[in-house]
Amino acid sequence: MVGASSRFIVLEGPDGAGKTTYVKLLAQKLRHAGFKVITAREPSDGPIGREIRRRLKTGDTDGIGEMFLQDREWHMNNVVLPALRKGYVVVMDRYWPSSIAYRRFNHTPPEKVYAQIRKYPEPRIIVLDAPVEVLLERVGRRSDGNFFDKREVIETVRQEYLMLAEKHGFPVVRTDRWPSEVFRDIVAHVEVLS
Ligand SMILES: Nc1ncnc2c1ncn2[C@@H]1O[C@H](COP(=O)(O)OP(=O)(O)O)[C@@H](O)[C@H]1O
Ligand SMILES: Cc1cn([C@H]2C[C@H](O)[C@@H](COP(=O)(O)OP(=O)(O)O)O2)c(=O)[nH]c1=O
Repeated sequence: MVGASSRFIVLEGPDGAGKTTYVKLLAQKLRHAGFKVITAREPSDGPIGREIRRRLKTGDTDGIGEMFLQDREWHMNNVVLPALRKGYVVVMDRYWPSSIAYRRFNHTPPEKVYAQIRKYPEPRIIVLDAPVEVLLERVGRRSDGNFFDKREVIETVRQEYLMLAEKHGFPVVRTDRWPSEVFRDIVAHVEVLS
């Protein structure tokens, strides 16, 4: 990797962990603190990311592993790196740990994932976590679920995230608590706010 960037912040975790919720709150807090901020997500809102989202809805996942990598390339070069260069803080929903945690289901070769991210700055990655029953209850409330929103996937992926956190030293924040407590703990891991 080309060095760490404290202005590049990633929230990770299984579906239903709270990434979307806390990406928004964190971006708000950073803006109030005077930073220029963009929020971003993977799969991205670019052409490949939109196609991935469409396929995740229909369950047509053949060849999707390569598409996650192509989308990451597009998104980093067209959205994330230009924003970091202009001095923005980037708060992102998912990054390479998603490729690894879901690898049994998305068919993305881990060696390709690691080879690709070496080119990019290393973000602050925070893993959000909750018990499987809580995650299932939360995704079950959604009308816009996807192909991976099922017990077998969520159980496996949650364990993968906990192993990744252990291996790489990512902080893990439990989200089956009051949102204000969860948010305080997330903020404590964001260097630019300390
Ligand atoms: N601390 C919390 N307590 C209770 N519900 C929460 C908490 N954090 C998030 N939620 C709820 O859980 C659901 C899933 O959160 P979301 O941010 O969409 O997760 P993700 O983006 O990780 O799939 C949402 O309905 C959200 O309002
Ligand atoms: C970024 C990425 C996501 N995924 C999976 C994880 C999620 O289940 C899915 C993306 O959907 P998700 O983040 O849940 O999007 P939304 O909340 O908008 O529905 O793609 C991978 O398998 N590999 C990856 O590299």
